Amino acid sequence: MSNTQSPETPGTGIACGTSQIVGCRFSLHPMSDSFVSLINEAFEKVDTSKTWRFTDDVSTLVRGREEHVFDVVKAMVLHATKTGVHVVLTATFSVGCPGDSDGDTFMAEDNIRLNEPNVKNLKQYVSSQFALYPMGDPDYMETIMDQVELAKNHGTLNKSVHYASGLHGDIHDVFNTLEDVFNNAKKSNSAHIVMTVNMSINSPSHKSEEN
Ligand SMILES: Cc1ncc(C[n+]2csc(CCO)c2C)c(N)n1
Repeated sequence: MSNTQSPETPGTGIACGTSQIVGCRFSLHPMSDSFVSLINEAFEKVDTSKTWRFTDDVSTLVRGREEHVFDVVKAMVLHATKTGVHVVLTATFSVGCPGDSDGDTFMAEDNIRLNEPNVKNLKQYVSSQFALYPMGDPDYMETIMDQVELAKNHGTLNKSVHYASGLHGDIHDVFNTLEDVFNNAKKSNSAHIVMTVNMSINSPSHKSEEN
């Protein structure tokens, strides 16, 4: 069943925002004394104009069409990591959050990604773990396992660990996988999908896997 028209989160009586606006709250943690300039310079290079954005001392929230949210987060990671600095990304993606209507006007943007042309040729090995939380779906385990199977088909699935599944490889392949599993999970009975991602880039632990 598609959830796009659902008037409430099933069984809760809580009204849902009807828009399919996607949000991502993320933090970049560069393991360098220059972390302030690395984060600020990444923001200068990334075009966030097709998203609603707010940055504070802990994290940044971007909201808008799914493709622009993923485009901004991937570009931020690539600009911060092309320096070779070890960077960790923590991110929570959400769609269908009840009452989530701030920034709805950004849903009228077209689907042309603003940052992809600037980052598509940048190569970067990443190792990550993601977890899906299909809220309010009694069959949530099935929904999760379907997405793990999808990740396997992308060729990016690494080992499964408690509470998460590992994805690794080229950053573009890993972000394509994350976007695909997030979109596919929306087709489940859950009206509100949450996905957490932890990503490690340029880690000294990766030396044997990057080539
Ligand atoms: C994506 C992202 N957004 C905000 C922060 C929080 N933060 C930590 S240092 C710094 C620059 C100086 O203000 C900022 C904004 C983060 N770590 N990553």
